Amino acid sequence: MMNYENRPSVPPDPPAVHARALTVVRGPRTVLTSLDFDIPRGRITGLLGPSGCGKSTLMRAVAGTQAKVTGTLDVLGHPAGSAALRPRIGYVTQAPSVYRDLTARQNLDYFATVQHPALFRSRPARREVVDRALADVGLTNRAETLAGNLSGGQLGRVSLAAALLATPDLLVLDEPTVGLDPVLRRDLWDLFHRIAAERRVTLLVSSHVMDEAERCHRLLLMREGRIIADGTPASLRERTGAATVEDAFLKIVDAANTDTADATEEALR
Ligand SMILES: Nc1ncnc2c1ncn2[C@@H]1O[C@H](COP(=O)(O)OP(=O)(O)OP(=O)(O)O)[C@@H](O)[C@H]1O
Repeated sequence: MMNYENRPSVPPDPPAVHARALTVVRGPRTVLTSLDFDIPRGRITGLLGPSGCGKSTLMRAVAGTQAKVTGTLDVLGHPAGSAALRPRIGYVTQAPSVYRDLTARQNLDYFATVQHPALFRSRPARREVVDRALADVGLTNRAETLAGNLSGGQLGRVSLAAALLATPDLLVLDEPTVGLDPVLRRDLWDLFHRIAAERRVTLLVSSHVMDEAERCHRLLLMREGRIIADGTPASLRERTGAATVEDAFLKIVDAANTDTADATEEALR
């Protein structure tokens, strides 16, 4: 019989993202304050918190587009922003970057040509990858529509399709489901799970909608530029005795406020 106890231990994969004392200053403000976290590979990590808490800033730092970042921030084994990371990260911002005078297909054909010239040199190779990306995001029947005539949610999905062209190792998606109806939201989350499971892609997905938390493998809960909790949805619910992640978040916020009030009272004594 196989003795699993004596199998040589396999070292765990290094995290996709490793941050220590990560701090970001924007204008006169420190918007991320000394964050410590790891993002595991091949999993979906949700970045949740209220509007303005710093989710986009954290994603920009991971994608390497944020200035004034201090502390340690390693992405796929390289310092964030390294040139070597460029082809390995798909980053989709909240503002879709799509040419409105081109069709959805022409946009993707263009991005495949300019962003991955070595990968998709031949027209048939581009056609295949563009067809797959359009199908991934449920836009096959809108392929020949001018982007200017697509809805906001459809434009966002063209941007997402562009990020999926070259099968990145890390996908950073800033609020990808904003403005989508429940069916499309569910379909996109199914796609994220397929990408993580079948293509071994790591996903970092932000949302301020707490019901999306349950769809993530792990969560980073943020508030006012700090990470206030880090764990699986189940572990956060168990730890706080809450029925939902939203209630867990509220309990953690209340506990943090009480701690701060206690510390302030203590200091004033
Ligand atoms: N260019 C800037 N200069 C100074 N402060 C900024 C700048 N851009 C953003 N901020 C501030 O940084 C903080 C974090 O912003 P960020 O966009 O990262 O939050 P967020 O959690 O992504 O919000 P939302 O969910 O609304 O997109 C906010 O308080 C915002 O006002």
